Amino acid sequence: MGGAMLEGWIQNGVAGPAGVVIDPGVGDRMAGLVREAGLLLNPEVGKVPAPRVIVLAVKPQMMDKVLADAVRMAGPGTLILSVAAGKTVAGFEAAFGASQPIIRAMPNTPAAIGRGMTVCYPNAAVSGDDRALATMLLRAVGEVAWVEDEGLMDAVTAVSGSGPAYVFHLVEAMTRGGIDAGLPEELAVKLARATVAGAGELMRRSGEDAGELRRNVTSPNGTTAAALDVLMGDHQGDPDAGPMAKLLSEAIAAATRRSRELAG
Ligand SMILES: NC(=O)C1=CN([C@@H]2O[C@H](COP(=O)(O)OP(=O)(O)OC[C@H]3O[C@@H](n4cnc5c(N)ncnc54)[C@H](OP(=O)(O)O)[C@@H]3O)[C@@H](O)[C@H]2O)C=CC1
Ligand SMILES: O=C(O)[C@@H]1CCC=N1
Repeated sequence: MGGAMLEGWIQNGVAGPAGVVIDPGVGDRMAGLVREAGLLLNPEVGKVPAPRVIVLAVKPQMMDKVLADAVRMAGPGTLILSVAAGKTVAGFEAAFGASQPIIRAMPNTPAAIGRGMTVCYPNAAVSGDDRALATMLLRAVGEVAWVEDEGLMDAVTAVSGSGPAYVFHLVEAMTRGGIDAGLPEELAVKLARATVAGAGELMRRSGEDAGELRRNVTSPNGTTAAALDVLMGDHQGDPDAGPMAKLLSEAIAAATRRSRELAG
């Protein structure tokens, strides 16, 4: 995820020569992008002057290992911006102290192309300037929303953080369905990808309600209605109640529970 955001920042010129990237296992492609943008890659932690912001983007299970270095690197005014699923502000305050400005954020991978969705929760030490800085960084890679209740972050993670995976799985499932209905695999993949991408773009550009867009496709007693009878059961008038909605609700509940567990 850190790589996706960094790519977005490099493309937008937000990450400049004052930036430092720490990733001991950095791949060749990312190392090339980082060097091209003039950022410093893997310097000795003790030699880095206290930065204005530290973005923590390691796996939740790795967080405790990197926190000692981050604490050493941070100055009193350094904003800590974590994107780790589950990791709570209280956990970061235990490491940095409660006077450190800390934002728990949840982005998603479309940030790599400037189309991310990030939700932020600030601790009490976050100033207006810190908020503006975080908003600037995250707006450079997509949309930003703020919540004042940290309890919402687990469900946020389950909907928009993990959400791109559900959409990619929809492509996989539609591909399988196309193959089962007799399409050659290559054509099934092409149709599923183009349909999901095109439908998403139509929804974004039109700004119309998803239900209205669905109804626009559904001719009375036609092919879409036959498919929606399977996905929505008898609930075409109640999109919350059909089999697909129930399955996704269960999936999102599972992801929400896992986010809570990852707090550690
Ligand atoms: N993937 C997603 O869609 C999203 C992920 N997140 C959060 O982002 C975080 C990263 O997840 P994800 O991107 O999936 O995982 P990745 O494993 O892809 O990214 C973690 C990165 O941290 C690097 N790393 C490992 N050890 C260190 C270290 N000691 N110092 C610095 N960097 C290190 C890893 O390198 P190496 O690969 O060599 O180990 C890797 O590049 C998680 O906390 C996750 O919850 C949040 C929103 C969405
Ligand atoms: O799967 C995960 O745990 C991370 C958080 C949200 C998306 N990926």
